[in-house]
Amino acid sequence: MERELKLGIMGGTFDPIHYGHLVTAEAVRFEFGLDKVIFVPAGNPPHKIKRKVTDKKHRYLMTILATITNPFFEVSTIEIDSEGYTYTIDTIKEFKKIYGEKTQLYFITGADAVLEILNWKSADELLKLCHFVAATRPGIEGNRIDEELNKIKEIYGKIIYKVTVPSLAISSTDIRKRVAEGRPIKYLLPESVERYIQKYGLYKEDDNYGL
Ligand SMILES: Nc1ncnc2c1ncn2[C@@H]1O[C@H](COP(=O)(O)OP(=O)(O)OP(=O)(O)O)[C@@H](O)[C@H]1O
Ligand SMILES: O=C(O)c1ccc[n+]([C@@H]2O[C@H](COP(=O)([O-])O)[C@@H](O)[C@H]2O)c1
Repeated sequence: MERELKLGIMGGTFDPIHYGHLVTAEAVRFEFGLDKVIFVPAGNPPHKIKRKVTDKKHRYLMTILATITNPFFEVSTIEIDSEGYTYTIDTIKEFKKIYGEKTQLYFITGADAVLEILNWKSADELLKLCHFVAATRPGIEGNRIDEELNKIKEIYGKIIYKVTVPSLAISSTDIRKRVAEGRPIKYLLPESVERYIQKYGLYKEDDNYGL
C-alpha cells in the first residue's frame, strides 16, 4: 500500500530569503521525514502593513535562486499569482485540492510567527486542516513559545510541534538595513541571492526597515 504524501509548506514574505529560512526548512524536512518542502512567497501579505514589501516577482525569483540546489525544495506561485490579500487558510485549502485530502501538510513557521497564529484568518479551521511546526528562533524565549503552544492546545485541542533548529540570528529586516547602510550581507544568505540584490539595486532606499 502506498503511504500518504507528507509535504512541508514554508510560507514567508522572503524579502529577502536567507539562511535562517533555509536551515529551518531543511531541519524540519529531516525531522518529520517530509517528501518535500514547498516554499510559498506571500503575494500581498495583509499583516506587513508597516512598510512597502518588495515586488513579488523579485521575492519569487530570489526564492527560486536560494532553493534550486536542494532536490527536496520547490517554490509555489500560488500566493503571488493571487491579486488580493493572501491568507494561509486559502493556500492550505488549495494545496489540499491539488495534492488530495489524504496528503499530510506541515505548515512551517518560526517561533515569532507562531505567537501570532491565533490572530490569523480562520485560525480554528486552519488548525484542523494541517499540522503546524514551530521552529525555534533566536530572540524568542523557549518559555514564551511553550506558553503559547499550551494555550492553543487548551483552546483548540491541537498540538503544534516544536522543533529546535540550528540557531541563526538572521532576519530579512537586518539584511535590508545592512544593504541600505552599505554593510556586508555575505554569509547571511546564498551568494546567488546577494548577487541578485546587487544587480537590481534592491534595499538601497531607507524603507524604515519594518521597524
Ligand atoms: N532565523 C530564523 N530562524 C527560524 N525561523 C525563521 C528565521 N527567519 C525567519 N524565520 C521564519 O520564516 C518564516 C518567514 O519569515 P519572513 O519571510 O517574514 O522572514 P523574517 O526574517 O522574519 O522577515 P522580516 O525581518 O522582514 O520580518 C516565518 O515563519 C519566520 O518566523
Ligand atoms: O493567514 C493569515 O491570516 C496570516 C497572518 C500572518 C502570517 N501568515 C503567514 O505566515 C507566514 C509567515 O509570515 P511572515 O510575515 O513571517 O513572512 C506567511 O506564509 C504568511 O502568509 C498568515
